[in-house]
Amino acid sequence: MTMTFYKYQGTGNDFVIVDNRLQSINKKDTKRIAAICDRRFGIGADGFILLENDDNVDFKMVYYNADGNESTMCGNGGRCIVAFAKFLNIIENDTEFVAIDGLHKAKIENGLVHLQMQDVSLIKTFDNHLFLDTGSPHHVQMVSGLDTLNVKSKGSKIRYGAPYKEAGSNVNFVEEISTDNFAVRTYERGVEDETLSCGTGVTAVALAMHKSGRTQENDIGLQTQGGPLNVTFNCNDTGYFNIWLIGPAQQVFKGEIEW
Ligand SMILES: N[C@H](CCC[C@H](N)C(=O)O)C(=O)O
Repeated sequence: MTMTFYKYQGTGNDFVIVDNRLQSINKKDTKRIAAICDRRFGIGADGFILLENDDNVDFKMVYYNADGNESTMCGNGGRCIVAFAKFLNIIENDTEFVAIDGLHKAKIENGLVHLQMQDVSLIKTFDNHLFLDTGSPHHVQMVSGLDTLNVKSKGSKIRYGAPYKEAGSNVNFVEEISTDNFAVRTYERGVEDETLSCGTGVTAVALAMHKSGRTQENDIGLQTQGGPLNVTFNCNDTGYFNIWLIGPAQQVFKGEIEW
């Protein structure tokens, strides 16, 4: 079967996206999904995303990591699927869709995609890191010398080590630029490498910086290898809410491949 796909990237986090409203894709074929994401033998991507119909909202997002396994929420992928839904004329500039972690509002404004993330009530603080789930699990750790850090080596040790082990966590290394601006490099679970940015990751970093008192701001700039992202939020004594991940999402090319 010939499958039409669209290659998208959001600040360098890249995805193969397929319109699966006719349910033509065999979602159990994880080997095939991994092969499509392979950077040498396939199209190459950090993740594989299906857009599907939903009875209650504009569409459903199904996300797979590059290892072929269905995974938890992808923030950059969420921004890209909103751009894809507009390209398909499923939506105008405002939408509500469903993903594995629930409902998400989104809007396209001034060429940027604004994606609302789930509320976060629990942020665990440890001696040298914080842990929180922003739709995907994230370990957040301050470092110095971020530019020269071996993210893959250091990140995989944390991702596979205790307490995360096989289930794992994504790992974000952070350096403060100013009180409302942070540089972030992320090791992504399921890609098992550094990605150029991670949407749920920079969201976790913004909230962790506020929780740990490194910022009092609620509109945070995150500088990633793939470009700038913004996270805005409100908070009260029950936690963080009205959380928005804001950044660009581009279609790079369209193609066909035998599925
Ligand atoms: N690798 C992540 C999912 C994708 C997250 C990332 N691509 C994002 O933009 O949030 C995990 O398995 O938890």
